[in-house]
Amino acid sequence: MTIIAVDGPAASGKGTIARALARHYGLPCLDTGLLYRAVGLSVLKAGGDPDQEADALAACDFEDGLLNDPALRSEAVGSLASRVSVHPSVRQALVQRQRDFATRPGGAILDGRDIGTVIAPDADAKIFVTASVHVRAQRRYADALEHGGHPDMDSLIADIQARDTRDMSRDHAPLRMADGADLLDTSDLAIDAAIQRAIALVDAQLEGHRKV
Ligand SMILES: Nc1ncnc2c1ncn2[C@@H]1O[C@H](COP(=O)(O)OP(=O)(O)OP(=O)(O)O)[C@@H](O)[C@H]1O
Ligand SMILES: Nc1ccn([C@@H]2O[C@H](COP(=O)(O)O)[C@@H](O)[C@H]2O)c(=O)n1
Repeated sequence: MTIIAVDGPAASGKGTIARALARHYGLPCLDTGLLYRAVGLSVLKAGGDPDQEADALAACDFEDGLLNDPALRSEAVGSLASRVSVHPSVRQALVQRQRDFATRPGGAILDGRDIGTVIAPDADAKIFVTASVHVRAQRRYADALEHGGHPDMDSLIADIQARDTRDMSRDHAPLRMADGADLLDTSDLAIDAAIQRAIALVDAQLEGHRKV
């Protein structure tokens, strides 16, 4: 069983890298941010307050079908996800589902904020993907344009900075590089180059594990 943990801030490219690693190693992949996004969107639909722990906890009981809702992908839902994810009971409610996925018999790849630190601290390989705030905002800008939106660069930068601050400063499972993780800064790397670098880092970590 091989578990690969991919963590990093918003729009760093961790999902792109996790999916590419999943194809390369033939493993299933879980985007754990979608779980928090589903909770955020459910609170909104129920007319609750994402900053109230009881409202957010009640929303953890969402229907699985919600995970396929394209509305989850918006920046607004990303911010809601970041707000509900500060509540310890919300994090606890989502832990088992992630650990069950991580410990599938054949192994798995998970991407998120706390995979290498909390969900799978004993993962066989850990990557922390990052990129500068400006580069990440440019990626969101390009995404929005491609989907017919009218993005504003200053708002995107402000949203990303607010999300980074909230994700890194919360008391429970804050975003940080896990012990044993390799840093992969994709600021100056095209997607293919970032993927090749990630594969090289994971191969080296898996090789190191085998020697132990
Ligand atoms: N190295 C790269 N160079 C250029 N664009 C990239 C790179 N990596 C990813 N992208 C693009 O940036 C956007 C965000 O990437 P991705 O969704 O993988 O990030 P993420 O960290 O998973 O985001 P989030 O978790 O906040 O949803 C996508 O449009 C993706 O194609
Ligand atoms: N393991 C995780 C994954 C996500 N979050 C929170 O959800 C927000 C949205 O995540 P995306 O990866 O889809 O951008 C994110 O900003 C985090 O607040 C988390 O706490 N733990």
